Amino acid sequence: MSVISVKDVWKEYDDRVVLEAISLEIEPRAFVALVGPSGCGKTTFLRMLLSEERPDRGTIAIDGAPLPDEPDSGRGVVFQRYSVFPHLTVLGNVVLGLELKAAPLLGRLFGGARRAAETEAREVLAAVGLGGAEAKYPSQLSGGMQQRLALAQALIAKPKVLLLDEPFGALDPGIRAEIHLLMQRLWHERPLTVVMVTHDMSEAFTLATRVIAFERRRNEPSDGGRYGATITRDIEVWPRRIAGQPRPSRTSSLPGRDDPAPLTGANRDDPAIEGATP
Ligand SMILES: Nc1ncnc2c1ncn2[C@@H]1O[C@H](COP(=O)(O)OP(=O)(O)OP(=O)(O)O)[C@@H](O)[C@H]1O
Repeated sequence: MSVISVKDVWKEYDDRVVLEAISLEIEPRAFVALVGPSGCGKTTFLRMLLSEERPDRGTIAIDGAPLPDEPDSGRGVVFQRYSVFPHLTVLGNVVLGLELKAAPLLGRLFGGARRAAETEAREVLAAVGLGGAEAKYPSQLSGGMQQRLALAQALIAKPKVLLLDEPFGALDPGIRAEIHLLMQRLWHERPLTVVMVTHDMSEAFTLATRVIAFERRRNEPSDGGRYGATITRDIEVWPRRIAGQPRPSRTSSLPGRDDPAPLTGANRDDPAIEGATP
């Protein structure tokens, strides 16, 4: 059964169709990259998966059940910036996630429960490469370290689905490559299904099992916002990546460098994704 099942979803803002007829099944442990031109509705789609927005039409289900009305711990999220709390230490930022889950009203844990939360938080911080930085404040961290902290914040709640909105978009290329390796490891080691929005085709094909392109089929000023973006390509990355089975690292799996990606579903009749071939 799909973890995420999207059926004929439409979204409008101010009588302008942003997304139309989006249907998508995401299998357990997939790593899906969403790509497409700026403003085509990728973040809006991700926010619907998070329950921060609702579709105007259509349905979204998680594990066969309708999406909860509010964001919950089953779905973690990392944005490009500003998701960490500047007044809390690194450890405090991660423990807070457990505190809010266990004590939503007070947002505080005490005694043994607090110590257990700190132990768990230290483990997650070590897993994202922030062991030793627990007492620092976010302003003392580099951009890459802040995004590692944002990942730790999301992972501490043990989400089944991890939603990433351009999480590495603001990082320098070297730091980005390092965090890509971390992201691959986290995906292999933890029971995560990942949906990541990115502008970067190379990032999409480096990390994902499947690359999905959103695009408006028509985009004329005279259309008056009657046409939204929809899924125009759905590419299974080849050679296939399987969660839990890392293969020897390679620099990239861009089509053209490896065997061509087999076409599936929506893209069967479409030409290859523009810009995907180096
Ligand atoms: N809350 C909102 N109210 C009104 N319009 C919105 C709202 N959120 C998004 N939009 C509009 O919906 C369209 C899609 O925005 P969205 O941020 O989802 O696109 P995107 O593909 O993620 O863009 P980018 O790649 O530039 O981040 C844009 O025209 C945006 O202005």
